[in-house]
Amino acid sequence: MSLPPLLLIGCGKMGGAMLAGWLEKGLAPETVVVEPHAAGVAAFAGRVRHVATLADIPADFAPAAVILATKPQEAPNALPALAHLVRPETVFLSIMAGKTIAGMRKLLGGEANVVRAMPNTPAAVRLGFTVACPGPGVTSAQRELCDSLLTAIGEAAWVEDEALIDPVTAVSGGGPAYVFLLAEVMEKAALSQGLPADLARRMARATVAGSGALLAASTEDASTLRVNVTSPKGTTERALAVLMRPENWPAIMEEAIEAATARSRELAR
Ligand SMILES: NC(=O)C1=CN([C@@H]2O[C@H](COP(=O)(O)OP(=O)(O)OC[C@H]3O[C@@H](n4cnc5c(N)ncnc54)[C@H](OP(=O)(O)O)[C@@H]3O)[C@@H](O)[C@H]2O)C=CC1
Ligand SMILES: O=C(O)[C@@H]1CCC=N1
Repeated sequence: MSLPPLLLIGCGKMGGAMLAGWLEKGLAPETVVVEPHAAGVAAFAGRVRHVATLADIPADFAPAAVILATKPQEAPNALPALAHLVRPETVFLSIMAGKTIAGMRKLLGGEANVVRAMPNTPAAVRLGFTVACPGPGVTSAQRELCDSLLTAIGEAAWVEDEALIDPVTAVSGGGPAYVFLLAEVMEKAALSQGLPADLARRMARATVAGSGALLAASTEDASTLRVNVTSPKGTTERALAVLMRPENWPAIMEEAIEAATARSRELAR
């Protein structure tokens, strides 16, 4: 597969992870990356064109897709500066949390074809999960192009109801952070039980990574994999009796996801 020239706005943690995946698939070298920090694009030197500001985008550049990967708070500054790129042949693929298709079309100044998507950082190892929603006017070819871009960094799913992107943001967008937090707190608990620091760190990392790999490789439900660890009257049963108390993990995860969904809705403004 080879990908057409793109315009990537923002090459930070998420933009950089996506760009690495696209380059692996064979990205047109005419691709332009707008990123104020040279360090963010250093790894891609010579493989894409780098400019520091939106004003430096070559005037005659007509990318097939513009990827909006700045922070949501930057949208009111950045999008109006991209209005000259709005044309039926160009699709705008946004990964900005909270920013709605209608809001982005307004900032872009009209009839922009916008896809709103929410990836996650496992994209850095091509194991991302993205959910995307097409806006008005997006053609099937543009949807296919966006799908190629998103499947280059992992799995992709599409929804027609844009409102679903807010809970998606809370679950799979931010989800890797919750899993990394699990590794952090397991490491801390291991230290509390007297395990040496280097062993505690290795155990926590390997246990989270190994469990993720097993989940990915297995056709079993997560609950079955959990039960497989839980010997009757054994040690795991004791731990899960604490974690699975309704007011513990089940309630805490509900509350956390609800808070993140609400924040995604707030960011629309
Ligand atoms: N990180 C994640 O896990 C995920 C993030 N997202 C979304 O992706 C977007 C980017 O997040 P993330 O990569 O974490 O953020 P980063 O801050 O790492 O990356 C954004 C980059 O864009 C730069 N930038 C700021 N203004 C402009 C501009 N006008 N033109 C071009 N570049 C600009 C930023 O510079 P400076 O720092 O100086 O502002 C920064 O280097 C956000 O909207 C976020 O909601 C979506 C899914 C997951
Ligand atoms: O925290 C955030 O707002 C972004 C969106 C999902 C992951 N990171």
